[in-house]
Order: sequence, then structure tokens, then C-alpha cells
Amino acid sequence: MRNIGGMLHLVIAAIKLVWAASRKEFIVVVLMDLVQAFGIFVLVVQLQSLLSGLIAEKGGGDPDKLAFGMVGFVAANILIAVAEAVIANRRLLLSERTGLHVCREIMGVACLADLADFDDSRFHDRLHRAATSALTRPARMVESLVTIGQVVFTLAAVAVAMIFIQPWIALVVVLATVPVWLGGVRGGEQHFEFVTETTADDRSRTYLFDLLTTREPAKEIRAFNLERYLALRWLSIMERRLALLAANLRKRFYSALLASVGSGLVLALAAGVLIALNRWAGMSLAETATTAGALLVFSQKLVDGIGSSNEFFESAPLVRDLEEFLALRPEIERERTGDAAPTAFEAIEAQDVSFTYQGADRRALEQVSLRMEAGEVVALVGENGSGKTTLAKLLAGLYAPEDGRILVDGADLAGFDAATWRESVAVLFQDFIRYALPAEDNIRIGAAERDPADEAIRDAARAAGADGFLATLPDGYHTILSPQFGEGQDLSLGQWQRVALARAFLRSAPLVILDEPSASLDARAERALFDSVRELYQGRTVLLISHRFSTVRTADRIVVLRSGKVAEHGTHDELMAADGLYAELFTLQARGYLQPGAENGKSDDRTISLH
Ligand SMILES: Nc1ncnc2c1ncn2[C@@H]1O[C@H](COP(=O)(O)OP(=O)(O)OP(=O)(O)O)[C@@H](O)[C@H]1O
Repeated sequence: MRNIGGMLHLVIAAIKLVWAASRKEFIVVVLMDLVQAFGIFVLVVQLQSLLSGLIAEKGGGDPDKLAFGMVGFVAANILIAVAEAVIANRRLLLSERTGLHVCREIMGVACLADLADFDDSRFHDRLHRAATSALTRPARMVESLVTIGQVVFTLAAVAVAMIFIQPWIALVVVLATVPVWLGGVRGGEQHFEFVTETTADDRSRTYLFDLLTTREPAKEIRAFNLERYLALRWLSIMERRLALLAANLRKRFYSALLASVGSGLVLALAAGVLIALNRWAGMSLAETATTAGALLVFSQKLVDGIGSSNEFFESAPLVRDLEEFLALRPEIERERTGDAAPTAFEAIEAQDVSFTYQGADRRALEQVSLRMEAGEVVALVGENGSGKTTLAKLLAGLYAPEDGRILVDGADLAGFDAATWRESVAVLFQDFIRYALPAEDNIRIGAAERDPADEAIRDAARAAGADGFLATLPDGYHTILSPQFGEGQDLSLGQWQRVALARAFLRSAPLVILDEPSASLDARAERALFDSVRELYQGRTVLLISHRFSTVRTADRIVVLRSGKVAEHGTHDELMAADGLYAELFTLQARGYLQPGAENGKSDDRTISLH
């Protein structure tokens, strides 16, 4: 059994996991297992002494002794029943606690992970597997583990009782468990094979299922009539899975057969030994009857044991998935060192910064330098994919540069704990999250750690032009911004953008990064935003990314990126006078507004973003 060590490791790791999840429940269950086993031991011994008394003394024996034996017999039965009730009750709680513990561990590591970890397919695969296991497997694993514990203790009790009555039978009893263990281990290995073989398909099938059953994609899927197409893809994966499962179950059938037939044969052997002992070795009737009864209890428990060991080895991959995922923790934690970053600065500077995304074959940024003085408004422009958002993420401390440095008042950001630097940055991404939470919380989370007052939230909403429509929602600021929950209501994209702006505004961070903050704003709101950016973020340093050239011209400086490099920089007037890329893009866009027909840009393939 090549993997017997591995299986033993799984059992020990599973016990450690349950122990870590809830010591109290674990101890109660183990104690009750022991009580139950003790009860069974007493039962067998009492049965034997009762029968001996009854058979030896034909008149019924000493009534006191018999009565005492009966009381012991009934008391043992009650003890077993009470222990069983406690176990059934605690087992449920233990399962829930283990599930909670597993989810907490996974979340702990996932929350520690940096954005770069989420670009790492290895991290993503492990997270997905661990998270999927965490939802379904802890309960089954704990329940089967508890039953196995019960079975093991009971079998041990019967075996010990048998030693007193008939040691040979005790030996056979122990032997009968061997096929169960071997069959369970083999079945477990085969189940592992199945899980490994189907992991990739499982991820695809979950993804397709989510596409078909969640709200966000529902609109596009219906617009493109994709329901059937996607459902059929899902179905074909399911059918492949079922075919693999059927083949795997055929293999596992033989392992199950080994467990049940093997132990059945050993028990038949025990019965044979019993008859022989009774016939030829002078084993008393009382001993024979007691042993036969004990064997009956034993064989029933063995059947439970077979079922539970199959169940355990099927659900135990949870432990492996979890171990693999949690093993990433030291790697992640090592990166989390350094002093707290400054909460205010005179200047922030990217110095010859280069960056390549995980798995990408070319750099997203190549030796980019950019300096921002406190209080400045700097605009970042460039065509799609030129690296604007990437630079913003590096400045926000979400990624570390591959080469070069980000300096805060001359100190390298790499020396600080990145998480503390992020407290000094308010970022509004293009693809900001639309939280299905009350409107007020959608703004509050901009500064959740400060727990801002309602008035501060309203002020932020007013500043971002969101107060007008939020106040008129059915439940005002308490309205959940998603019809998926309660009396929730959705907003338009432009309204959402204003809510996200309010969130960034509330953060009161010295560095504000606005990535396409006006992409969905109407012309009036956009004008108002850019006219007021300086006033709105007075005293803060603002990095403004935009494709709308009319709106960046008021920035103190404009930096133009092309293919990950700084192509040019300066004020609007300087860049127009230089007649480079900026002037070209600006003119192209302005022409689209001024000359009917020019917006098609038919003769020019240097198209800019069509936000
Ligand atoms: N997570 C990622 N993994 C791999 N490559 C990425 C990732 N994000 C962006 N890229 C690549 O990095 C380059 C720069 O992307 P970035 O998002 O910084 O461009 P951008 O200038 O902000 O573009 P846009 O104007 O379209 O928003 C692009 O080639 C893009 O494909």
C-alpha cells in the first residue's frame, strides 16, 4: 500500500483540523465515544455473567446477584443511549465549527494576499479548490470521522471484553478490521484520482453555472441569446464528469467489495471458531451466547465503519486542498514587513519604474519616471494599453515595481508595509465595485476604519453630485443599491460613478488617483467634476487618468504614456506647442466634436478610446 502513509497523514491532519476548530466539542465527542465504548464493554461482560448465572444454577440462581446483573445491563444500555444522543447533538456543532474554521483560515490568507497573488494562476487554482472544498466537505468529513471514532472505540471495547471471555475470538475480531482499512485506503486513493482528474472541469462548470445564475451577466447573456449555448457547454462538462465518475465507481466497487467481503469472511471464520470451541473445547453455553451476541454488535459496527471510512476518504481531500493553500501563508507574510508608511508627503516620485505582469511576455511599464508635488493635479493620458492604470496601481502600492523605485519624500516605498501606504491613497478605478449594500455604506466603505458620521457621508455625496438622487431613493440613503436584496434599487452607471467618487472623496487621503472618473458622467456632470477637482481635493495630490482631453487640459502637468513609456510631458500649452502625440490625439478628438463626419476617423487608424 504505497499511499498508506499518506492516508494516515490525512487522518491525523483531519483530527488536528477538527481540534483546532473546536477543542471543547471535540473533547466532548471523544469522551462520549469512550463512555459508549465503556458501556458496550460492561454490556458484554454483564451479559456473560448474567447468562452464566442463569444457566449454571437451574433454579434461576441468586436473585440478588441476578438483579444486580440486570441493573448493570440496563444501566450500560442507558449509558450507551445517552452518549449516542450527546454525540449526535455535538457532531452537528462540530461540523459547523469546522466549516467556519476552514473558511476563516482561507479568508485569512486570501485577505493577506496582494493583488499580484491574484494574477498568479497557482494561487488562484489553490484558492478555488480550497474555497470549493470549504463549502461542502467539512460537515461530511467531521461526521464520518466521528463515526469512525465511535466504531474504533466500540470495536476496541468488544475486543477487550473478548480477551476476558475468549482471546482467540478477540484476535479474529481485530483481524476483521484489516480488510476494512485496506479497502477504505484503496477507495480513498481512487477517489483522489477522480478529484484530481476533474478539478479543471469543475472550475469551468462552476464558472458557467455562475454565468447562468447570477445577475451581472444575465443582461448580456439574454441580449445575445446565450442561455442555450452556455447551458449545453455546462451539460457536456457534466456528462463528461458523470462518465468519469461511473468509471471510477466501477473501480471503487472492488475496493468496497474487499472491505465488506473480507471482513465478512473473517467474521464467518470467527463464528466457525466459536462453534468449534463450543463443540470440542468445552466452551460454556453462556460464553458462546455472549460471544455470538458480541460478534453481532461487532459486525453491525463494522458495516458502519465501512460506510464512514469511504465517506471520510472521499471528503478528506479538503485537508489536502487546505494544506496546499495555507502553505502560501509564509510566502505572503514574508512580504508584509516594513515600517508604517508616511501619512503625508511633500513629493511622490516614480523613478525609472518598470513592471511586467505575471505570465506576460512584454513589459507594461518601461523605465517610467514621474514626480508629483503635494497639492498638484497631474493628468495621465495615452492610448488603450499604454500602462496608465498599471502606473496608478504601482503608485497605490498594489504592485511592487520590477525595476526602479517609488519614492515618498525620497524614501523607497518598498521599505514600508504596503498596506499602511494604501491607507494614504484613495483610488477610484475604472471598474470600481458596485456593492449590493445600502447607499450610505457604499460611500462609508471609503473610510470604513474611521466609521464616518452620517453627515460626513452626505457631505461626500453632495461634493460628488450624488446627494440629489440618493436622497430621493425609496428608503433614501438606506436603500440597498441592488434589486437582488429586499427593496433594493439599481442606479445608472453615471450615478454609480458619482457614488464611487463620493467614496474616494470621503477617504481624505493625501494621494487621490482617479482612473477615468468621468467615463459614465453626462457632459454637465463631467464639466462640473473637472471644474471642481481642484477645489474638491484641495491640498491633496491628484493623479487623473482620462481619455477626454478637454478635461485634462487644466491639470498642472500632463504625462503622456505610449507603450509603457513616457512619450512626453508638460502643460497643455507646452504639449500642444511641441506638436507630438498629445497634440495629435487632442486635435483628433477636438475635430470629432467640431466637424460633422470627422468622428468616424475613417482615414486615420490611430483611434483613441471610445469611452
Ligand atoms: N492583470 C494583468 N495581467 C496581465 N497583463 C495585464 C494585466 N492588466 C493589464 N495588463 C496589460 O498591461 C498593459 C497595460 O495595461 P493598463 O491597464 O495599464 O493600460 P491602460 O493604459 O490603463 O489602458 P486603458 O486606457 O485601456 O484603460 C496592457 O497591455 C494590458 O494588456
